[in-house]
Parts: sequence; C-alpha cells; structure tokens
Amino acid sequence: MNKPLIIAMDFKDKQSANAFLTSFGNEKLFLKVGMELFYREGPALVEEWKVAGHQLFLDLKLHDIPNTVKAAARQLASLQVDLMTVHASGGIKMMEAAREGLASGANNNSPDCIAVTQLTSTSEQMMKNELAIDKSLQDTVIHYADNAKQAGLQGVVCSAHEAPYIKQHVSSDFACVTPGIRLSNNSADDQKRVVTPGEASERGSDAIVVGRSITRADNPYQQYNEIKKQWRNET
Ligand SMILES: O=C(O)c1cc(=O)[nH]c(=O)n1[C@@H]1O[C@H](COP(=O)(O)O)[C@@H](O)[C@H]1O
Repeated sequence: MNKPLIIAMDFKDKQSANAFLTSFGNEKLFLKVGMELFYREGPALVEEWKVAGHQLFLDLKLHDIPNTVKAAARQLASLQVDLMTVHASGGIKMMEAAREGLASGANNNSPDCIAVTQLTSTSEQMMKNELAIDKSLQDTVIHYADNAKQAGLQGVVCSAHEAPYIKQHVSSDFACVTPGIRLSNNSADDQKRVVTPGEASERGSDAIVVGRSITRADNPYQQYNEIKKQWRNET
C-alpha cells in the first residue's frame, strides 16, 4: 500500500455524500463506504464511484457462519471494490470462507480482505468487563491478527497503537489499516484508541481511515490536505 488516506464516507445518502465530494473537484480519492451509506444506496453508488476513478473500500464487517460469509463475499467480489472487511472474531474458518468467496466471485482481481481485530471504540476495560476477554487488548489484537494471517487475509484493521506489535509478532508486511485518527485539537467522539496522523505514520500504519475530522471540517479539502501532509510527513 502506498500510504493511502482513506476517507470514511459516513453520510446518510448519496446526495449528501456527493455534496461533500464537490469540494475535491476531480481529485481521485480512496473512499470507504460503510453500512450507513451502503444500506441506503446499495451497489449502484459503489459502481458509480469506481467509474469516476476512485478507489473503494467497502466496509461491511461481515460476521456470520462460514457458509453465509462465503456467499456474501462472492456477491461483493463482483462489485470490484479494492478492499473489504470481516470481523476476526468470526474465527479462522469464517475468514478463509470470505477469502474463498471473494476469489470465486471476482472477474479479475479479487478485492483485498482485512479483518477487524478490536474496534477502536473498544477499551481494555470494556473488553474485560463487557466482552469477557481476559487477555490484554494488545495480546488479543495480535492473536486475532495472527488468525487473519493464517486464514490468508491481506491484513487487519486495528488502532495504530497496535501496529508495531503486529509488524513484530505477525509479519512486517501484514497490512495495518488504522482508523481512530484525530488531529490533536479534535474531539475523540466515540473512539477510545486514537492517534494523530503523524503518530500513525511513526507507528507503521499502512493506511489511515479518517471520517469526521474531514467530513465535519469547515473546509474539508483543506483539512484532507493537512491530514495527508502530516500522515506522509510532508512538512
Ligand atoms: O472498519 C473500520 O473501518 C473501523 C474499524 C474500527 O475499529 N474503528 C473504526 O472507526 N472504523 C471505521 O472508521 C471510521 C472512523 O470514523 P471517524 O471516527 O469519524 O474518523 C468509521 O467509518 C468506522 O466505521
């Protein structure tokens, strides 16, 4: 990955999403379509943005029995997106099924598949108290990343806090895609494990995912460029 800055397009509909994109002119972007927008607009918007020349991350976080995930992944592969997600907590067999489904449904290249380890809105305390996971957050993320690697996926979604440990314990070329990005003066909102774009870069993230810091900025294009500069160390 060439240090992409992925914009989380968390909008209620196509109209508001496209209104946001107008300030970017003809710039080719890496856009993440999540549940909110996909459940409203479906595959048509994904196809429209692909045709417009954007790279697409379809983030539906599949998590079900292997047979269901395989069939769903086969459907998603036909959309020719660049990247998609599953939950690592679905287990190795489920992640393998996702990979098989993508391979069987793709016309040319199958989309890369990455696994969510622990959501960046999760804290260690919440993991222990609510999710009944006794391992430390860091060990759990490494363990799930190792499972994703065994299943043949291309990488994981994690916080940049954990990226160096994944590189060290799983594989230096296993992709770490990291949301939970905030500029130092931004509110963390519902995120618990946040870092700045510069810290994400220092910690070895391969791609950052940024939503509200850009989408809610007064000048989204300027904010996008500021974050990109910090992320790519272009001072
Ligand atoms: O899979 C994701 O993209 C994801 C995983 C995760 O652990 N945390 C996380 O925030 N995300 C997504 O990344 C985006 C972050 O948005 P902001 O917090 O607004 O920057 C949202 O679209 C989330 O769905």
